[in-house]
Amino acid sequence: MKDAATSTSQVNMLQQKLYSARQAIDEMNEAQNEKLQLLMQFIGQLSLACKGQNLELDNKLAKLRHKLANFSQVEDSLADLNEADTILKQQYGRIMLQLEDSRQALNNMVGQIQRIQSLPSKLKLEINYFKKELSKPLHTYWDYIPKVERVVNFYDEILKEQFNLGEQFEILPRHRQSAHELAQLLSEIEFRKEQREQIAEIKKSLTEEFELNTLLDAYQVVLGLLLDNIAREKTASQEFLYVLNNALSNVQEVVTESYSHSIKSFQVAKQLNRDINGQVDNVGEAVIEVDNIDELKSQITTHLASLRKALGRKELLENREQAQLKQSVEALRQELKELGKETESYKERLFEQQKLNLLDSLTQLPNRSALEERMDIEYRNFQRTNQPLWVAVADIDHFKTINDNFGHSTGDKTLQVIAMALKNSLRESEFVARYGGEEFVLLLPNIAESDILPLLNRVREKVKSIPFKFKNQRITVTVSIGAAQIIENELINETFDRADAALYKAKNESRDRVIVDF
Ligand SMILES: Nc1nc2c(ncn2[C@@H]2O[C@H](COP(=O)(O)OP(=O)(O)OP(=O)(O)O)[C@@H](O)[C@H]2O)c(=O)[nH]1
Repeated sequence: MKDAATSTSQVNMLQQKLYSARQAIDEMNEAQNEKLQLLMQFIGQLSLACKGQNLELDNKLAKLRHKLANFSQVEDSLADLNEADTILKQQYGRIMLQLEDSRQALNNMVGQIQRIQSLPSKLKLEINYFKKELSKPLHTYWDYIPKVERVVNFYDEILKEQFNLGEQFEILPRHRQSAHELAQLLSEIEFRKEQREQIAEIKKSLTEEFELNTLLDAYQVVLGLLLDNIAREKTASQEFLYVLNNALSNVQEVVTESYSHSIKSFQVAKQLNRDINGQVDNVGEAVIEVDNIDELKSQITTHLASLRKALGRKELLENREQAQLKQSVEALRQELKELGKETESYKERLFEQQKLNLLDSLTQLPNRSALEERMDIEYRNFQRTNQPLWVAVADIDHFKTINDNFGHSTGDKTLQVIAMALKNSLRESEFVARYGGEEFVLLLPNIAESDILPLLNRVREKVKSIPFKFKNQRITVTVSIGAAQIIENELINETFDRADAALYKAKNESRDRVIVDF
């Protein structure tokens, strides 16, 4: 009796221990699952953040996510995680190289801007400061884009500045007054017969709308004609010399006016103004001090000759300035045009890249990103029309042995041939993508429940009938397929998971078969 009581208590104790051990195992499993879930979430977010940057990385992460769902512990995924880590590091290195190239290109552009001579000093300072900043390495594209914007702004400011410079040669009320006075003077002076037609033309040009150049030219021509007259001793009167003195003051005023605005040739213009002022003063003094008319004539002739020379130099300078202005505006336009062209080709490359980003480079089938886009479209269609929509996942059986026995490149060719066979066995409205590795996903809209199994079996048979011959050996390659139809209130990813689970069953049962999750 006592023995029986002892045994019962021992059994109770053992039961207690067993219960505690089970609880501990459950807790451990739960903790393990939480870790896996966390890792899956993390890989999911990482795939989204990196999507489209590197095809190999996209595929690796997709595969990893898929595999994690089937792993029972985190440790199983370590090898794949290491591979993804290596690709991520390589991608980082590539981005850094690209950024360094872009930084150098910006640096060159800034160097070109700095060579433009007429930069206002404020802009020069800003550009110097910017160039210093640009000497530091860039870490992300977000560092790069504002810098490009800044360079474009510099070009913009320079263009504005150049146009403003052009506007400084505007006709002011003062110039109109001078033109009026000169026209008046011309009426008072008696010119030689053969000069009169030219004088009439000048007078006419001074009463119409004119440019500053017209006024300066008029002064120059009139001075030339007068000088000629003095040389011929025809109109050498005291009165005439006073008039001439007035005319020269006007020239002085206009020349000073037009040059005080020019930033580029400020120094040269100052010197020129000094020359011209000096000449005018000399003529004034000559008129007042010299009594002997012959000596006066000869002095005026000399002074006017040097004045003419100064005016000639002024004209040369002006032409050179305008040519330089035109040249730098032209250079800037060219730069902007190049920038425009560059942007256009960048857009094209981006477009091509986007297209490439949606294609798997090995099989030329749509890749995982394209699949996600198409899944969204088909899902929306389904919500709108409620027409049947099937998701099927096909996986090549024992593909690893093909790689192991015949080499990786044979494996690649096999993938290409099977990809083509899958594509060719579908209709236009149906879709197949390479999901990653040796796995393909099919989206099949508008297929009745009774038709899906025969359809997928035809696909399976089609692959099986491909006459592969490796190293003179006839090989049959098969696929296993799992499929599911989207049901009401289900997300398409959930349908995908059911199809994937059906594939898992097909693999476990015998491979080379189709299982539909009805
Ligand atoms: N040649 C080649 N092999 C690849 C590519 N992507 C993945 N693989 C290989 O595909 C093989 C997949 O192996 P597993 O996932 O073990 O599957 P399996 O050998 O097909 O076996 P089951 O699916 O279980 O029938 C691995 O050996 C990968 O290296 C690829 O682009 N080219």
